[in-house]
Amino acid sequence: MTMALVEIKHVTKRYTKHKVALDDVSLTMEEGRIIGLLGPNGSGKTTLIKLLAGLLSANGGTITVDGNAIGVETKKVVSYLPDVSYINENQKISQVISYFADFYADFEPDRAVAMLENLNIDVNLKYKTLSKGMKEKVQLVLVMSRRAKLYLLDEPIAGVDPASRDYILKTIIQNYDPTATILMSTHLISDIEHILDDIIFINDAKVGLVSTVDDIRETQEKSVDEYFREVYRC
Ligand SMILES: Nc1ncnc2c1ncn2[C@@H]1O[C@H](COP(=O)(O)OP(=O)(O)OP(=O)(O)O)[C@@H](O)[C@H]1O
Repeated sequence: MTMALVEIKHVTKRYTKHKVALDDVSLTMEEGRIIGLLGPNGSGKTTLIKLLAGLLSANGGTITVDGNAIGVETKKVVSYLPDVSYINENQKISQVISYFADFYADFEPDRAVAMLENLNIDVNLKYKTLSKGMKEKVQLVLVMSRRAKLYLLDEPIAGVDPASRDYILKTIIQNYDPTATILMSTHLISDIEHILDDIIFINDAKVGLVSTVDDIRETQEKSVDEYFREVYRC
């Protein structure tokens, strides 16, 4: 039986008096799902991810991950890829790996090294000498090398060249624990939809649609990408 890993109930997030980024959002995410978080620019995707990562607090409502309110316990089981880099540029990749191993009890350095090898990235390179796309790959590998229950990936492959996107996604999927859940925000729906189980669509701070990818394909007789281009023009 699948279990709810994430429960979001009536969450509102305001940045200012007049700027509501999430408006009375309620969602449930189950274990073992790969979920696409879709929506136009400014709809609230990053805000939702940051609330789950514990970087922002909600103005109202409740969020639990694995039965705990967001805090120290949830941070132990959540692995977060932000939309901006946070890595010390002067370190070699191998040093960044050691840093992660010291910092996170659930980080598996061997898994990171194997994935990077698979992606033809030499761990002896200095991080600052990598191209933008290579840096994205390294960050994604690091985040996915934790044994987390929930992975939060904010635009994970936006800078990766189209030919490598599928390869990196497959590398990640093959290496992660299938009982964990991945929530990833993306505008690259057509590149990612084949690995997704579910989609959550946010529009103008509200949940517009929650569905399995199969349901969209069956009921609409279209790909998720075609459906969203048509209905929401994003
Ligand atoms: N620090 C902030 N202060 C004020 N408003 C903010 C702040 N961060 C985000 N917002 C606003 O909140 C809304 C939601 O932003 P958010 O970054 O969550 O959107 P998004 O769906 O991730 O967008 P994108 O697809 O462009 O990354 C936007 O209107 C944005 O301008």
